[in-house]
Amino acid sequence: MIKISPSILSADFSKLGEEIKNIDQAGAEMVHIDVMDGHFVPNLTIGAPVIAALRKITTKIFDVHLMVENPQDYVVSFAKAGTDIFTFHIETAPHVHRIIQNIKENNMKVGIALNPGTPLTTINEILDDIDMVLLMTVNPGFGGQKFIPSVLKKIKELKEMIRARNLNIDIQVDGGINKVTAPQVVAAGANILVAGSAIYGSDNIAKSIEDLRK
Ligand SMILES: O=C(CO)[C@H](O)[C@H](O)COP(=O)(O)O
Repeated sequence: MIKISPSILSADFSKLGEEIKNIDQAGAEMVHIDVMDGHFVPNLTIGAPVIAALRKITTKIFDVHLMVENPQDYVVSFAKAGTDIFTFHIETAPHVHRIIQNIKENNMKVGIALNPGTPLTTINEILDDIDMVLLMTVNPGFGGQKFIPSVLKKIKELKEMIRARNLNIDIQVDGGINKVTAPQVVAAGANILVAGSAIYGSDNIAKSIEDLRK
């Protein structure tokens, strides 16, 4: 089954609570929360206090994507704030196995994100220990960018790695996902679609979510 995780990066931040209720009622399975530190990516967004406030609004899965240096420093505070899936970038984590253990000890699911230029070999040794791989289909930092088609081959290769090892791991994609690119990433093997502009830029949020799911 395809799951939709709307990225609130494209929501109207002046009414964030309302924007989250909208995607909740429209049938999204998750809420994708982009955390940026101005170092790993050239943009700043939100942190644990905002996530804790939003946690009161919905029971949907909080799918939190940390585009930050030193992600290990945020495990405990993000768990307390109500994070369900803690996704960090492999490019930021020399002690990746230690962070994975720490995330699990704090009762969150583990996601690992890869930039478009980062090869799958970087996660070969820890694939058995994680719940989700996030393949970025744009360079992280901003919403509204153009989908990078060369990632389709990487999605297929990851799907094959997972199948060959008989693992149960979600493949999430993020960046430039819309009605045109969604069928391509799903055909390649992705099962969780993150979308910001395609959902929040639409006049009919429920329809845009269903269009992506189809
Ligand atoms: O992680 C992100 C950017 O780093 C965003 O989630 C992503 O770009 C979604 O926005 P859009 O669907 O508009 O491309």
